[in-house]
Amino acid sequence: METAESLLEEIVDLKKKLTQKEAMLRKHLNQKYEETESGPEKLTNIEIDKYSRQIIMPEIGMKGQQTLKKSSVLIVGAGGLGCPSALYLTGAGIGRIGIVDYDKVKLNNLHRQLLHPETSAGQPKVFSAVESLNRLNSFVQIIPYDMKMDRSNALNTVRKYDVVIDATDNVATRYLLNDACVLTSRPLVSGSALKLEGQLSVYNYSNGPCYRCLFPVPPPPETVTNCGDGGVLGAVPGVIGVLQALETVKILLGHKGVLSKRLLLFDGSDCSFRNVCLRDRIPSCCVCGNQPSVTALVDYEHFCGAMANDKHTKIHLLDDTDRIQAEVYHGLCTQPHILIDVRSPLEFEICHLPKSLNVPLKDLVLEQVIQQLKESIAEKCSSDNDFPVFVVCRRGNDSQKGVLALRKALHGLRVSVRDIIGGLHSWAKDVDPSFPVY
Ligand SMILES: Nc1ncnc2c1ncn2[C@@H]1O[C@H](COP(=O)(O)OP(=O)(O)OP(=O)(O)O)[C@@H](O)[C@H]1O
Repeated sequence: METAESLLEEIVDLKKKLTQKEAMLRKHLNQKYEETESGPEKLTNIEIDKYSRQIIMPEIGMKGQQTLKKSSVLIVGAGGLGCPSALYLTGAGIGRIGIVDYDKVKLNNLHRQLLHPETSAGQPKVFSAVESLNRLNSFVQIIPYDMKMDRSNALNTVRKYDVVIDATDNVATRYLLNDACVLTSRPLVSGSALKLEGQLSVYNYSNGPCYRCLFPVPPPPETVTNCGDGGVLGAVPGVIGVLQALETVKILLGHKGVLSKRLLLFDGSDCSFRNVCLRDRIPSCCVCGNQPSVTALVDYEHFCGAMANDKHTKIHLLDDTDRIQAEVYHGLCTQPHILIDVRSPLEFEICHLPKSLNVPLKDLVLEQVIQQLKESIAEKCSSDNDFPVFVVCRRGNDSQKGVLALRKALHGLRVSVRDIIGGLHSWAKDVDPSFPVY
């Protein structure tokens, strides 16, 4: 009888053989391609067959397909928007596609970042993307850039491509890519998606505005939300990412009707699309205007105050003495205390620590809530010592804000308010590995 181990070995062996066959097929295709190739944009018979359903469209034709083959696109971000963009641009036969990302594939990316299979979890996103895209179309050259796009590398990278797609999730990179595109005269196809809504526009194209013409000043950090905090339904960035690919193809082919000077708003809740007219390029714009003051890339994280908003960045509002490690809380949690979880009720429903009270951060200013808390403290407090109140959140940022709000609200009471460093993530890492992480 076959054991599970021998079956597994067989699967590994089959996989190896498949990979070898795939490599042989790829070589064969490329040989054919080289044999029939006589100019950089000349299409082989295989390519003609492959792209025939778009070649027969009058809007594309042989000439258009050859133009796509000669073209290059840089996709910054291999996440929710970058994956669908890359899929359709690779399918369309763009000659060269660069993909920039510095992150690794996480399990909670997989519901929407469909270039990455489960087996890629933990791998750099760009390599996982290249592997999937190579499988899709061996005629397209996919170039990975496993790096964070910043002021030191943006200009040199952007210069190598005809069009840039912003598929990232933070304001600092939006300004960086905008300025890099203006300084190198590249169109920027910019998208965003959150929850059930998405947006799309093309900047710096055909005398249209750049991102800075519309948003000269970055939004306050606390008003910006990303998918990790606000959530997103996978198909929504799918819609926007595919439209980014469509706009890119239209730009490369010089079509009319490119989404410049307009902003597309998509609302997945009622499946509505709205086009909003945007202002023209502003002659006084500091980067694309007639007398620009920004002539080189700057420090965008500083400019946007974005560090505090970056989901990977830990904020430091409290001294370490005002905070405790998850393990220390574990040792203390059998003693009388109150633990306040300041996340939203929806997040609280995903997971929470035993006996924690859910009071969302924004509610810590409500008189009724504070009154109830004071009553609970009075009920539980039986000694003269300061009564311990602990605050927890997902990663240990909001809990610090919670501590500050509570100290103000409970001023005059004998309480000691501290938070758990690293929040529930640290609890899962240091105390209970079976605790869910999201
Ligand atoms: N400056 C940058 N350089 C390179 N890649 C970037 C940069 N800024 C953001 N990205 C990448 O853009 C992608 C955006 O993807 P997405 O909006 O789906 O979010 P995510 O970070 O993958 O997931 P989540 O927000 O749910 O944790 C991410 O893979 C991120 O690493």
